[in-house]
Amino acid sequence: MSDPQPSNEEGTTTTVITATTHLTLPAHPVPLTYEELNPKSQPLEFFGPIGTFAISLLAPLFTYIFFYTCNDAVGCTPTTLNGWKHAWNLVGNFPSAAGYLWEWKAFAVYLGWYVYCIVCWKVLPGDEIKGNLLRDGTRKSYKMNGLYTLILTLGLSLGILLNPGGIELYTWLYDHWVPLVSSSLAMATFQALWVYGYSYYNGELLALGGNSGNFFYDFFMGRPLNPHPPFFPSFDIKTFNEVRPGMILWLLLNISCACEQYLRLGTITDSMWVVLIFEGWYTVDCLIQEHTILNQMDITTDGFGFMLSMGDLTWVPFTYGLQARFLAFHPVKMGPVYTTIVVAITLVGNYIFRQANNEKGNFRAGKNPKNLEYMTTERGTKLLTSGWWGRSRHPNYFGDWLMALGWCLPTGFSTPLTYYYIVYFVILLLHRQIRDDEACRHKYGKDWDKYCEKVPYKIIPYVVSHLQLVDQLNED
Ligand SMILES: NC(=O)C1=CN([C@@H]2O[C@H](COP(=O)(O)OP(=O)(O)OC[C@H]3O[C@@H](n4cnc5c(N)ncnc54)[C@H](OP(=O)(O)O)[C@@H]3O)[C@@H](O)[C@H]2O)C=CC1
Ligand SMILES: CC(C)=CCC[C@@H](C)[C@H]1CC=C2C3=C(CC[C@@]21C)[C@@]1(C)CC[C@H](O)C(C)(C)[C@@H]1CC3
Repeated sequence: MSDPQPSNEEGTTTTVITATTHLTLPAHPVPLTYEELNPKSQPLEFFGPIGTFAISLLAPLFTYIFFYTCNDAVGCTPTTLNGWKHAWNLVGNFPSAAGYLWEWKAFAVYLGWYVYCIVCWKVLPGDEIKGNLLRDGTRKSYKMNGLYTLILTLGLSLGILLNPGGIELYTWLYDHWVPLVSSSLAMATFQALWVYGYSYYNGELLALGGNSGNFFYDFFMGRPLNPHPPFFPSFDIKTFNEVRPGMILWLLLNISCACEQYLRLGTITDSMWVVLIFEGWYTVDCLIQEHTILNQMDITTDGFGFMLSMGDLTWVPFTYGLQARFLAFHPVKMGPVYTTIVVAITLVGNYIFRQANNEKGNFRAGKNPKNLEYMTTERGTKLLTSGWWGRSRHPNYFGDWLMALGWCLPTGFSTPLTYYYIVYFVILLLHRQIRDDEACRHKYGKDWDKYCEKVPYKIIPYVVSHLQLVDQLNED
């Protein structure tokens, strides 16, 4: 088969690009009332209000637990009772500013960082990209200049590091870990509360899954779909948070941890290099591909609430940074053989992740350079059935899992805590796969079942999932 997807709509200026259309509007749209456009939803995801309330408390709590049970004052002993007792004693009495629960200076620095990211968004050049067609028939426009923000930030960082005393200065982030966590959490909570409250007043489009009327549920899932600050409709809080202040901060925190290790050891270990380079590359890659987030469920479907504000601003930088922080005070020398194995796993993961995402990205942008096979659905959209998307229904998740493993392995085997990331990530993507499958079944109806028959493997190519086995046994 050839003839790929119809190409994207041309924009009105040379730099305007349009993301994939996910919604077909009727030829003669009937004006809908606000209530019809924003129907009430059932609070069913994440075990409803109780589940979302529990995650809202537990996720921030775990961010603190990861620090207090794993730091240079106690070691990394979350598996022993003594480790927990020691950790508990340190809450509020930590010997250095790294463990202070709150510090106004850290809050000011965090606020400065957030404002810096906004200024970069405003002043740096970037393509204007049209987002997907929304339920109300409009499209939002997004300025894509996250990569320039990253380049500028890394340039400034290099300037600091090359100056005398620069390395010591850069460890300020490592030395103020917990107050920075608290500051990001304050920002995330403020944003989630504010957008929730504001969505009742400004008549904006709501997320179909975040309008249940239950405060805890809607606060977590996100009531507004595309919130923006008053008077600044072009500043989309959700896409801005998704890849900038949190993702870039994660890379800066990793650099800070490497500086700390260098000051302690006089060198940077192979394990730290591997973590720094591969996790850093994930951020760079994500910002190179920034426009692709416009087609992801977080942007197209999910509202902006505590899940995303906390996930983007707190969870991503401070828990994804655990491996590098651990290596700063607990250096691991991997040696050439182990390094080769870890690098190989990560590179294979990265290859699958990128190939899969490129194949779909190109296809959705109207290109099919590999001439991959596809099926046409009644809805008009086409689905790839060969290449990576013919091997499993989420090959990109499989690649991401391999990379996640490659990020944890450099921390050695002295503590299970640094492997939290792979455990969390397996759960996150399994759950995401279920949500996406449901959304696709809803979107494509019988065509999705046909696709599932052609491509029965959910994430890992050629590996039948446990659930599929149960289904088969039941059928037998
Ligand atoms: N590091 C982290 O914390 C996280 C990383 N990720 C990564 O982000 C990336 C994006 O993930 P995510 O947004 O969940 O989803 P995907 O990129 O997997 O996109 C899913 C969508 O792709 C389309 N699609 C599905 N099958 C096909 C097919 N055969 N051919 C063409 N299109 C198809 C469907 O949308 P449609 O048909 O409408 O286009 C579907 O809804 C992944 O690589 C993931 O690993 C995700 C979450 C967290
Ligand atoms: C514990 C808890 C409540 C977690 C909330 C989940 C969030 C951490 C994740 C939900 C979706 C995410 C995405 C990314 C980071 C994690 C969260 C926010 C992402 C920005 C990572 C980088 C990728 O390239 C991505 C842009 C595709 C991705 C988007 C989804």
